[in-house]
Amino acid sequence: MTAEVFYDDNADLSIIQGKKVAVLGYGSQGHAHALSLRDSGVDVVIGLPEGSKSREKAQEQGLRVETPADASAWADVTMVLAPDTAQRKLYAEAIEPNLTAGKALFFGHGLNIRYGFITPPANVDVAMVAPKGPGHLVRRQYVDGKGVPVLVAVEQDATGEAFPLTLSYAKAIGGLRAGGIKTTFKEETETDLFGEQAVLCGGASALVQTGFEVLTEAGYAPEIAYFECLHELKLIVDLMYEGGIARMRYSVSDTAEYGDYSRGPRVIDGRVKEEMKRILSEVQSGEFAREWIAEDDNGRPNFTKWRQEGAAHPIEETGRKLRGMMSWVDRPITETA
Ligand SMILES: NC(=O)C1=CN([C@@H]2O[C@H](COP(=O)(O)OP(=O)(O)OC[C@H]3O[C@@H](n4cnc5c(N)ncnc54)[C@H](OP(=O)(O)O)[C@@H]3O)[C@@H](O)[C@H]2O)C=CC1
Ligand SMILES: CC[C@](O)(C(C)=O)C(=O)O
Ligand SMILES: [Mg+2]
Ligand SMILES: [Mg+2]
Repeated sequence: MTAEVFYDDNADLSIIQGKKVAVLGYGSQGHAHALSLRDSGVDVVIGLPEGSKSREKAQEQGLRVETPADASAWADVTMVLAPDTAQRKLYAEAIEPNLTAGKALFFGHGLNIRYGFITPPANVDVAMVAPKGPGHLVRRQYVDGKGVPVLVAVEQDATGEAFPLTLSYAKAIGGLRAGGIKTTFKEETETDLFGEQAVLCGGASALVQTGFEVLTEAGYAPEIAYFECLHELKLIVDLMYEGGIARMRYSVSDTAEYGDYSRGPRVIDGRVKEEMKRILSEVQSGEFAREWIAEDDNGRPNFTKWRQEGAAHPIEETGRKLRGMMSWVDRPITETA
């Protein structure tokens, strides 16, 4: 089935400009949505718990900060951009008591709705604007006059106006400059979780680290292994981004292209595909979501251990040293793009 794609001309910015919007959370996505909404002429308030370390950042950037409950009580539209693991409690304590009929509850990712951790009342709109990119780049692209594509979905249309409102919000954060694809909470959640686990974050990190390990364990210089397996990957992916895999293959040597066809499928082989299918099944059944919420409820023991191990991988030290010599590479990820 062909996806329906919406661009700036298909959305009316004045709809969201006429609403009071609470953005709960001021991290990667929260700061990007809030600053771009504000720059698009929308009345925005940030909702953060007392003592949150994000409060100072939001205030420094000229935004009004309230508690999540006060921000939700004030708002017509509440966008939930707290961590997925915090949303269940945040909803029960601060949002639900203030979610009166006709208001709208927005999400940047569908996990809590898809797996039933949050069930809003029937008399409110429930919708999603989910950027297909990291929040810091969502803001950077908006500032640069570009945009990161978004997925837009309406789970519940109590007012009959939920979809135009969703498109209007998506336009205000720059998403419709690149395109907004209409989808469902189910499709966004399942494809997003699969993509980040198997390809974008999990698959890519494991591929890079393993390539680096194979070269350094064979005695090659870590600096060469870093350039070969990590730094140059961005340049290769840039070509795919601009013109597809065919454009990348046009630009690399015939030798590289022959190695690509003859060796690539030996690395990403049938076993890898079978494992990807198992990962997708765990996403679809809710097994992954239940495991992750339980890990968080339990104080994140595995997450913390794996984060420490990842940060201690030799590729990180090599990269830090080399990036220090490339002023244009280590562009800091800041809250102002
Ligand atoms: N990261 C990304 O680029 C993407 C994220 N998403 C989705 O966006 C949502 C937000 O993720 P992300 O931006 O990564 O989150 P981050 O971890 O970057 O930021 C979370 C923010 O929420 C605040 N926070 C923590 N607890 C609460 C609470 N109880 N009430 C209100 N605010 C709270 C944090 O404050 P403090 O400083 O105190 O910790 C921080 O400001 C998730 O649903 C995620 O799946 C979707 C697309 C991409
Ligand atoms: C790829 C990871 C992501 O899904 C994203 C930036 O789109 C996330 O959850 O952060
Ligand atoms: Mg994503
Ligand atoms: Mg995600």
